[in-house]
Amino acid sequence: MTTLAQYLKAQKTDSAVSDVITTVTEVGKTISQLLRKGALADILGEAGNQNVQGEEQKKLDVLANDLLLDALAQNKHCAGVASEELDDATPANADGNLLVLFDPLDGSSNIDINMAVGTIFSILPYQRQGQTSENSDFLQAGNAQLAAGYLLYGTSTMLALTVVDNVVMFSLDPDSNDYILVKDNVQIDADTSEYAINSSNYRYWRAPMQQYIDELVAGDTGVRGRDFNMRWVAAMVGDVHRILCRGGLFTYPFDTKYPNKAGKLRLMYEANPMSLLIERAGGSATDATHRILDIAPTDIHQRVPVVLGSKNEVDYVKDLHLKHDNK
Ligand SMILES: O=P(O)(O)OC[C@H]1O[C@](O)(COP(=O)(O)O)[C@@H](O)[C@@H]1O
Ligand SMILES: [Mg+2]
Ligand SMILES: [Mg+2]
Repeated sequence: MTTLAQYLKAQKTDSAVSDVITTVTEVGKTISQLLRKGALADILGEAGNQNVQGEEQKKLDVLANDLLLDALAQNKHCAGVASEELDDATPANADGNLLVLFDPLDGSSNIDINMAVGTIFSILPYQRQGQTSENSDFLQAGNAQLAAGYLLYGTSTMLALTVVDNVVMFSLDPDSNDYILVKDNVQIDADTSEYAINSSNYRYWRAPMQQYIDELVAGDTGVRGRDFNMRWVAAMVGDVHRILCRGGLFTYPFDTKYPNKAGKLRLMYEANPMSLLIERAGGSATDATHRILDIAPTDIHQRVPVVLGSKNEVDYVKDLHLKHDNK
């Protein structure tokens, strides 16, 4: 049996990175306990305010954000945090050498119905040690991430993590309250027959995405010559977890539903950490045509279309888009 602490030590993980991962995952234990209490704790329902992106905040969005913020502010290695729920990045300890980014509660619409939610995090290097961190310090491409992961609060609480070059999974043992390694070297098959998309947005998608989904729905009567299955957790963390477990394709594509948003998901808090996990597990992650980890961010709250998962399927979507765009 290997605990998270033993794993990080055995991997010779940089001590600062290891310390920050420990802080985030300890907060994850608290969030997990609150979720287990559910309606018996005062965590359900609306917080009564909106975040910087104009989204209604749930009580648990705010609570999870504050727990992470408070814990990381006390971590000497953390020079600053950026969160989906904060207008601007918050400076922490100027002498720290790491920046931490997170989606404190992913899948907010699942909170009140007792369905899976999660916490997604990303760790970047901090280049200006000794000075107060600012938003611009966080504007680094995803390929600069030193570590990334998520906590999935499902029927059990799990942690997926990448610190070196592979992806590992831990299960939170309710008896010992330790994260125990349950899957080493997670790998995603290149081919899949399962996809995840919110089809209610069909009319807002670009033509190549509509064509792609039409082909999957046609199944063995269409050009793909085989049937596909569809799943949608409504929490990216749940859909990505399924893909790490059994392959698949997940997309929240570009749509014109809200013309000022290029898709729904956030590059820094959702797309980048998930893309690092997916790539390190042998999958691919694109915005339909370009690798997500190569995108140079211009805004900490930037949104990006996401197509990720089994490599051959992600490439298939990319080809459809390139063919359409080069017509
Ligand atoms: O409600 P929709 O349109 O199906 O969107 C679901 C998607 O939105 C998200 O919930 C966005 O994340 P937040 O809950 O952190 O805002 C994703 O996790 C999920 O994939
Ligand atoms: Mg989210
Ligand atoms: Mg969120």
